[in-house]
Amino acid sequence: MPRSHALDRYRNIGIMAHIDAGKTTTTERILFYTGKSYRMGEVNDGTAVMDWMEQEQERGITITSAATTCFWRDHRINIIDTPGHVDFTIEVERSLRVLDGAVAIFDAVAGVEPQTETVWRQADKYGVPRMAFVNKMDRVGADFAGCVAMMADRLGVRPLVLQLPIGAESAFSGVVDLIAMRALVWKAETLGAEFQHTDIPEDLAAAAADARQALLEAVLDLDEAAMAAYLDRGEEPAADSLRALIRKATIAGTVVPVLCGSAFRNKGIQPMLDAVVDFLPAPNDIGAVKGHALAGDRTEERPANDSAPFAGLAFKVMNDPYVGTLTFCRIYSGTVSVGDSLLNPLKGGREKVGRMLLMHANSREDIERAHTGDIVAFAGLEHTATGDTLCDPTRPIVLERLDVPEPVIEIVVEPRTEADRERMAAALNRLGHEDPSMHVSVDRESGQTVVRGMGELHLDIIVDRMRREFRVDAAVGAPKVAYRETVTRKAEVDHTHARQLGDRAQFARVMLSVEPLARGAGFVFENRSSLARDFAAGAHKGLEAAKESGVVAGYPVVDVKVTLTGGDAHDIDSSPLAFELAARAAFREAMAKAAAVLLEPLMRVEIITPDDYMGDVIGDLNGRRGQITGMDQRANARIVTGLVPLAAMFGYVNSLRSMSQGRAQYSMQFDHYEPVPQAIADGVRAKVA
Ligand SMILES: Nc1nc2c(ncn2[C@@H]2O[C@H](COP(=O)(O)OP(=O)(O)OP(=O)(O)O)[C@@H](O)[C@H]2O)c(=O)[nH]1
Repeated sequence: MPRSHALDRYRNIGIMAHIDAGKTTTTERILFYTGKSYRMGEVNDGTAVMDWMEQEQERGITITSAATTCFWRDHRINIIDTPGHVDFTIEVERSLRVLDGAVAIFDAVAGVEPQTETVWRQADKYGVPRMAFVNKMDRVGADFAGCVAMMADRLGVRPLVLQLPIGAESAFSGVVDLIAMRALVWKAETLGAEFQHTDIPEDLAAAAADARQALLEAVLDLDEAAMAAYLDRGEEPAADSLRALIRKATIAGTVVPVLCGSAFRNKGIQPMLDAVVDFLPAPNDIGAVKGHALAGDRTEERPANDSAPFAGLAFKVMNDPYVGTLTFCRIYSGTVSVGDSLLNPLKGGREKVGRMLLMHANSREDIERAHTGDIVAFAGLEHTATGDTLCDPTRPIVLERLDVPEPVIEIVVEPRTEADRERMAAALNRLGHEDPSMHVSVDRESGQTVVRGMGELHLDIIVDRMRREFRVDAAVGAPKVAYRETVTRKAEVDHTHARQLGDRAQFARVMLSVEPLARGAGFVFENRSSLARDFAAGAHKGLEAAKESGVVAGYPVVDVKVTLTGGDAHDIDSSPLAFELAARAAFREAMAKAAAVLLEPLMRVEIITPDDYMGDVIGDLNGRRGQITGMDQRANARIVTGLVPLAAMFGYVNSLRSMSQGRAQYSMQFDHYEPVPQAIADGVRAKVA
């Protein structure tokens, strides 16, 4: 089966936006105008077709990225939905990892909002070329020019204004296209309403001429030959050449084309799709994908073409009620057919491609073969988790993995019945496969299941899905800070476990040392003893269990190296179990000797406040053990940035609201773990005890 479109006619794009800027509505409209969505879904009545999961529809926020294929001007556009809420960093990261370009949606009234900046910085990290769509031009207070100025100011980008709005607020009726110098006016607001090309309205003629001039200057600035032709002969580049120049600069990341419209009123979507085709990159514009060989640190590359060995990245695993496990994969090189066997190099296993699906917004199509640039869903893969590479078994490559953020908040979940307990274990196992930023552990002492995640909303969604999709009835505790424990100095212990159990004796002696490692190093074990292999393995098992709950307040132990330095065994009374028990006890003893401390997550907080409340905001942050790291002025607002312990940030949204009469806003992201001051640590310990 040949490919339907040449690779340069592919666009793999994401739509990114601050919550409520209109991402879902815009995506819906795109799917309608590209002809794949037969019935228009409205976010407001909860029938949006991109929102697959019930609770997404209820909350009206898009949580999971879904990849959808549609067609425009004989191009194949794959849309990877990208959530805008910081609690779903991992979702944003995994989308950014596999898309080639993005449309950023802004609310014309709110402009650049804090989370837009966060997502913008993440996109910078992945070098994703972007264009902007200033949405909600029909709203009272819509301010296109203000929004463009904010983009330059806050995001530090060079916005390239390609359209001017015609009319504002309820009179918004269309746009002036500054490349073709004509107007596009929508005669109706109904769905599917067509636009007409008209002359530029007289009252906009002067503004359009100025904006066109600014556009020309900005673009010509980027190309010497075109600039020379313009200066020497007064030749303005033809529309097509202008588009080609803009495309080059957009892909290079030097400019961000800006368009406007109102998704809700069905205005501006078709030209935006044109811009996706005209300005955002095709997979072959991005170049070869990089990875490394399975052994050693040799780098490997795969060019973006069908004849290269197959390489793809699984960027989302989800459970579908009809098809079972669906693994979304971006194909970077080569082709894959049903019946092929792929290698998951890190897991070491083979995966058989039994069924391959192409996802449209509300239908799926079984396909036999997929090509470079495609985004497909494999059905029924067994071992592959989010972030894994799949490749040609004869040409292994490991593509760069996603950054998985640290979970900083936790809840205890208690199943109500034995049957719930079983369902819950299955549910958490499956959800864990889908979402690498969720962690589950069982507290050894209390036997309680603890779920850790990125934020309150993240945990809410997990619990919600557990209840709905897996029918688990469970009591859920209040969210708490996910503390950690570590040691502050080296310590050595020599511990003997000797016990009489009935007529059997147990004996094991272990000698071990613990020492601190750098922040983020995790837990490292080394065996330097000459103990028999299964005894050392028993000790290792004991340590792995013991590290799950430290001696300060029972939190997981991190950034510690444990070395098994020696030990003793009896011919008859020793067993792996005896060594397991001995190592557990030895570890606890060593932790205490090594001056164990509690670590807490510090959050990077950014507050945008009118001048008047600046003093209160700073005073309040100080009261929350916050450390101010920066103060800035943007337009007429003040920006305060700081590091604040998560423990002091519960309920902040309400305090900030009352402090600023609802006018200040904030965003917050995990930064790093740091030791808790003694007095606070005593409080945490007292609560746990
Ligand atoms: N007036 C107006 N409202 C809009 C427009 N586009 C979207 N909305 C409304 O804004 C709200 C948020 O829109 P969504 O499309 O859900 O926004 P989103 O960015 O997908 O939001 P999340 O999924 O929560 O991240 C809804 O009530 C929409 O009806 C627009 O162009 N004009």
